[in-house]
Amino acid sequence: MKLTDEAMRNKDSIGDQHEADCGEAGATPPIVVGYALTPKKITSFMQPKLENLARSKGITFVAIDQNRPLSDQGPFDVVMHKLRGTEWYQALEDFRQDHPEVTILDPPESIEHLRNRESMLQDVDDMKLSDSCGVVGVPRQLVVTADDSSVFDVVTKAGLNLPLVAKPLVADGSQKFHELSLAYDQNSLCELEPPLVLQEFVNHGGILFKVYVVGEAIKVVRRYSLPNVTKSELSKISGVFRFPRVSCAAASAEDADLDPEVAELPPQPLLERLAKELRRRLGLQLFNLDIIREYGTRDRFYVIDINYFPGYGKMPDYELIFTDFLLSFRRIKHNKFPHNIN
Ligand SMILES: O=P(O)(O)O[C@@H]1[C@@H](OP(=O)(O)O)[C@H](OP(=O)(O)O)[C@H](O)[C@H](OP(=O)(O)O)[C@H]1OP(=O)(O)O
Ligand SMILES: Nc1ncnc2c1ncn2[C@@H]1O[C@H](COP(=O)(O)OP(=O)(O)O)[C@@H](O)[C@H]1O
Ligand SMILES: [Mg+2]
Ligand SMILES: [Mg+2]
Repeated sequence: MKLTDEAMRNKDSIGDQHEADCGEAGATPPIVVGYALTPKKITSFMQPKLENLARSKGITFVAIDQNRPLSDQGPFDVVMHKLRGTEWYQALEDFRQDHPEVTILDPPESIEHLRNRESMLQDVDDMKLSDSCGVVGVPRQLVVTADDSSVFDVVTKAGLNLPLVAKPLVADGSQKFHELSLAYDQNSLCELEPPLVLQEFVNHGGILFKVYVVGEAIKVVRRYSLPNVTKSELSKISGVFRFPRVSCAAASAEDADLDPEVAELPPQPLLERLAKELRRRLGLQLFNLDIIREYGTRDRFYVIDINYFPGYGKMPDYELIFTDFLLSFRRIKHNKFPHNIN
């Protein structure tokens, strides 16, 4: 590894700080995590409870300055990021080539895969996960582009059942990506602005499970979601209705008095298999899944959304889970001969 003079000076000062914090020179080598996040993400993620616990465990967080070469900063053991753009991705790629020993969470091309609501769910669909604990799939959906002359025809041909959730196809970093609509009849579909995904609405009793993945760890919380649409409502209502962000953090349903059949969490072994396989297929360590259970069933689940580096600050015990996760990179780094215990 090549270290510039500036990075060498940083390395010494981080080591000194860790010795001062831990009181034992060289007892546990510090681990330095560079982060490149939006101001909003820094506020929600870099909470004092995370920084304090991290410090006590020998983890130092360093804010990355996007305007300076990455190799002049750090040196880092891990780089965590949720920023987009050609320049940033190029800077990361150059850094990765110069410093293959640094873990980058996560590779840009894998993150980009989640920007598109079609490719986002492809791996879940391909997986065809089904075992004694349950079945996991994705709702039937199709992509409508500006080239499609008639949305009506496309939907009719595909035989999708109403109502349909209309979702903007590609994330552009704006709030528009989260402006979703519910379409009750086919004739109104022309009011929608492509490109978008039209996805069958699945009744799920108004509760959604947010499954946070941090490496091998998973954590599930309940959030409120859209209520069931009955057959009689469907026959009476027509039109396309925009709906607000129904399942945001403020919509926590953790303490609510819910129908136990709706509230029961998906089986842990099923979630573990799903998360493990998705980590492998997506090539990602940091994401969450929005999962719903089909109303009236015990074991039919649908993944409707996958988010890269979501709002972890709202995940219970996130500081413990994250520090353990980051420490696992230290173990890998310093345990060069894991099988040679003698
Ligand atoms: O705004 P936050 O902190 O609630 O986090 C958003 C997430 O909310 P959640 O953690 O699920 O409640 C949010 O999740 P949902 O899409 O609402 O399921 C996204 O992950 C969002 O990122 P992006 O705008 O899609 O890049 C996340 O936004 P960023 O903070 O990454 O911009
Ligand atoms: N296929 C679906 N069936 C039922 N409800 C859905 C479906 N898709 C989305 N929803 C509802 O819409 C909300 C937002 O959809 P989602 O795909 O998670 O978009 P976002 O990326 O904006 O969070 C979900 O939290 C859920 O309440
Ligand atoms: Mg979502
Ligand atoms: Mg999302």
